[in-house]
Amino acid sequence: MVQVKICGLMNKEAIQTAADAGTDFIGFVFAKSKREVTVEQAKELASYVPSHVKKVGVFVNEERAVIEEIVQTVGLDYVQLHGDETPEFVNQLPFPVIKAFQVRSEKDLEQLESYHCDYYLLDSPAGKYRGGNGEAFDWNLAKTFNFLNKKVLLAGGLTPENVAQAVQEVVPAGVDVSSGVETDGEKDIEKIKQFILAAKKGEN
Ligand SMILES: O=C(O)c1ccccc1N[C@@H]1O[C@H](COP(=O)(O)O)[C@@H](O)[C@H]1O
Repeated sequence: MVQVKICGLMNKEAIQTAADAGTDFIGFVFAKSKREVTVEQAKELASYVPSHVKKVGVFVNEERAVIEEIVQTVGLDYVQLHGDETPEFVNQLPFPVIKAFQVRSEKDLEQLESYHCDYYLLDSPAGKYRGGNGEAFDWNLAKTFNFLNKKVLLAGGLTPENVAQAVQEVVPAGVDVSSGVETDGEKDIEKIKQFILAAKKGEN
């Protein structure tokens, strides 16, 4: 079954809703974003995450020492790197990694070969911030690329309405959402439930 990551969670209710609805990953953003949390906030939020749900920290071009400190302090299971991190940087990290790639053309997908990570996250090109902009990219690029044995997380502009189609067309290992489960800039409990249900069932 497709895995689901709900990103940019900032309160207990949204975390518990996502966990109860069956999310596999919960993301905390430690980068410039309207969803950015402090290490102290993330530490408290992490205490509401059940042990079977993986905690992911999202970073953009952060120093290794800072990432390591936050992984330890918050108890993160994965780091999601959403910036210009090089293969040399990523391949030497001592914990599970989700590397994000901005997809404009087939050429952008060729660089995946140089990275050794647990998940390869395909996202739309950056808008105001390096992620979480609610914009989709052309899924045909992901459909036609040969990912071999790579585990792909599809992201960018996913919503409760389009996630089932995305799962059917791209057949990713998982899907990741931030903006698409919000209303007026805040996480929406009903949208979180609908998104997880639609992704897991593969229908709207
Ligand atoms: O969610 C954020 O605010 C964020 C900020 C900086 C980098 C990544 C971020 N989130 C990731 O962005 C993509 C797409 O999000 P959206 O659904 O299109 O809003 C997703 O992988 C989030 O994990």
